[in-house]
Amino acid sequence: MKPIIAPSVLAADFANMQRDIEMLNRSEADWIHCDIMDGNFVPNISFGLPVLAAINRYAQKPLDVHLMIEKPERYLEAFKKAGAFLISVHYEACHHLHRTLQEIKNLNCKAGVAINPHTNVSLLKDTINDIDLVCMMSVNPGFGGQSFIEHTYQKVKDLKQIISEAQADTLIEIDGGVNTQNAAPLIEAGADVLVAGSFVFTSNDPENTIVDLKNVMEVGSD
Ligand SMILES: O=C(CO)[C@H](O)[C@H](O)COP(=O)(O)O
Ligand SMILES: [Co+2]
Repeated sequence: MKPIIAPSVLAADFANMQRDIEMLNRSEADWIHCDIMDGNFVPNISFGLPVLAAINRYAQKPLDVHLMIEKPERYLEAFKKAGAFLISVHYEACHHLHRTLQEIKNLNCKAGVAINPHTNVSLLKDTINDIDLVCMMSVNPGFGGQSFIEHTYQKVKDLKQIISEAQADTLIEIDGGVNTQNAAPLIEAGADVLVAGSFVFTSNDPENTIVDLKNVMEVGSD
């Protein structure tokens, strides 16, 4: 499988969201990563359902929705209705993760589990066959533009081992501080999907930066 790039609109210009989504439609982006923050699970508030629905009106690519909210099970159906193709809930925010994953799948969405940097991948062993994607945080969630945590490489390798031992087809997504320096080694370590927010949107030519990222990701997958 070719590696997937999912630019995060957290770093887009919220006053020009239509323009930025149309740029992503033209670009080589595969998915559009949407960061939902509730000011409770994480110390920041981003945007919620009406904004996601507005993004969905223009987006021609699947919406990869990363819920950084407490008790995400309350809003799964609403996020599906607003356009989510994949919903990731945080391991740390779910009391009944297995049930929540089934609820996401029953909505015909792909089911993702996001894990904070402090969460050991071994905790996913008992649910790995029910998880379509693990969103591995390579920064502490809540803000864009932070530095990549180097320990992530080892976590990717450990998770890859768990996935292959379980003969699961779970994808590994890396979220936070991704750039053209770490993209190839992340793919080499076993990542399938890379999220990139500020690296794309603060560059002079975001569309071309997505091409640059895709090129180095393909080198990593050789
Ligand atoms: O989930 C997130 C933050 O909690 C974002 O997806 C992530 O930080 C991407 O932004 P950047 O590439 O700027 O680090
Ligand atoms: Co995210």
